[in-house]
Amino acid sequence: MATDSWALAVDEQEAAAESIGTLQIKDTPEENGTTASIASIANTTEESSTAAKTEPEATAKTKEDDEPDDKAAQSLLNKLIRSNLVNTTNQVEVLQRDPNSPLYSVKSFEELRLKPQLLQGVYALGFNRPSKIQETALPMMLAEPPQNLIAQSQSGTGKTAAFVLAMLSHVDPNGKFPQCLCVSPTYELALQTGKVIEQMGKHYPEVQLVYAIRGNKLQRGMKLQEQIVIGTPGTMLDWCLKFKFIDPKKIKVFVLDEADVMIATQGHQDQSIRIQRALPKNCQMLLFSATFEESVWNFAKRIVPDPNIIKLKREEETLDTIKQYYVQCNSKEEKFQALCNIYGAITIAQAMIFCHTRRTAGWLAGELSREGHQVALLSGEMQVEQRAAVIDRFREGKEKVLVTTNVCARGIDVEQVSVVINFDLPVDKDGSPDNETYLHRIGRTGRFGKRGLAINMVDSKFSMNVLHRIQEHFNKKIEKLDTDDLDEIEKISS
Ligand SMILES: Nc1ncnc2c1ncn2[C@@H]1O[C@H](COP(=O)(O)OP(=O)(O)OP(=O)(O)O)[C@@H](O)[C@H]1O
Repeated sequence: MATDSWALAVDEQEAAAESIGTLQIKDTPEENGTTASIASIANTTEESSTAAKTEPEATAKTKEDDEPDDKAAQSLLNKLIRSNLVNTTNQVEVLQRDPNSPLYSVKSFEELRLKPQLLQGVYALGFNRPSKIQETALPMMLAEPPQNLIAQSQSGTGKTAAFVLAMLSHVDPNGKFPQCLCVSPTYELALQTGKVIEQMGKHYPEVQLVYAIRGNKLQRGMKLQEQIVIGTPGTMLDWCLKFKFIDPKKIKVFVLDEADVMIATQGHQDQSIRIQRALPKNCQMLLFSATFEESVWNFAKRIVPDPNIIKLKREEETLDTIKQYYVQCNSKEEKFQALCNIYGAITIAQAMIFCHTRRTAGWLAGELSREGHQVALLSGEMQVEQRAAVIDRFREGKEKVLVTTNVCARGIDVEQVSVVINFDLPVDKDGSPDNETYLHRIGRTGRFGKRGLAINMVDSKFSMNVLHRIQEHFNKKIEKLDTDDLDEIEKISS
């Protein structure tokens, strides 16, 4: 299967998934086959496997970093490994379409006057109170007349749960036709969101859900009876305009999820805009994104007329509580030896080790396990579900060392890790220091401001230069560590 085009890969997967029929809200969502479907198609989210082999290590990022599928795979991985809300103490920023209308925010789900079946669904999911973004977004989304919304906050802050609740609230259960459309960038992400709809709507069986994904073939001429349709833009567009399974003029709520991932995929942007144009003027338009760069913003403005805008800043990471060291070596073998010396001198509960290429990561993981370490390896060859399983095991402490490339680990927070080792320093495509990745690898947010230890391995003039520039950028001294001196190593752990 082609891995260089996410769009092509999705088309192929969707075509292959003939077995998925109309999925409906059930009491036991696990039994409807969605999980199996995800597992069987996950290997298309891989990084390019050839790039890493040909480029010199620690000079430039490999092509795999730029693959458009990376964002979709990362997003799916985040969803698979997340069991909790990401809490943040930052305030939400709100820009209202009508600044004179009062701004409501709620501190409890009861205040929203949800249908009892939905409140039951919310509590069954274990939600006690709205998350930060939900406090402001939910009253806006549930207001009458409906208000349009563009919302941005990092992954895991409760966006999906918010729009799912809004869709379920706006549905008229007696109307047996599609009333809400939700567009997701990929097949797998659509299935994940579908699961949340199924769970939250568990006590509301009159409302039904159908997946607009290519493997789900419907008979020509049929009209859908399900009130909520979730799917990828291509199939959704066909179902609306080509096959007319859906009458777009009857849609009350249109949700565009993961806009930043969406625009990274060729064709999705245009398809989404074409769906949006077929909807009635008074349809509520909701758009969500984890990031908000210029391109996302331009897209958002085309999809959502007269929007209210909610933004929640990411919790800032800092290096203030981190002790940073570097070790000077001449080769990767020497770096490995230095690592062994560190392990011999101090007790490291759990460590994450970052390598530049998956080849180095594989080699290092092998060497470390030969030394008797319990090592987990996160590698680009793995399916997304396998990666999620590796991270879960590491989080549970089943392995003590996680060796990974940056592509695999981007965006993943393992809070209990106190030692981070940059076996290779992070650099961007041009070989310049990647300060943002450095900060994200070793930094801590204020709330989890535990002390940490970062050890950087330097093996050439080039990497020494990268180290100096990182040091200058953060204006924080990175101390030299002599790994042949046991006493000195012991000191760093105190
Ligand atoms: N009010 C809440 N209380 C407790 N847990 C919640 C609440 N809202 C959502 N969650 C849980 O927090 C996790 C993240 O929520 P959700 O998936 O809605 O976030 P998100 O911002 O959409 O993330 P992503 O962009 O990755 O989809 C999920 O496990 C979800 O069940």
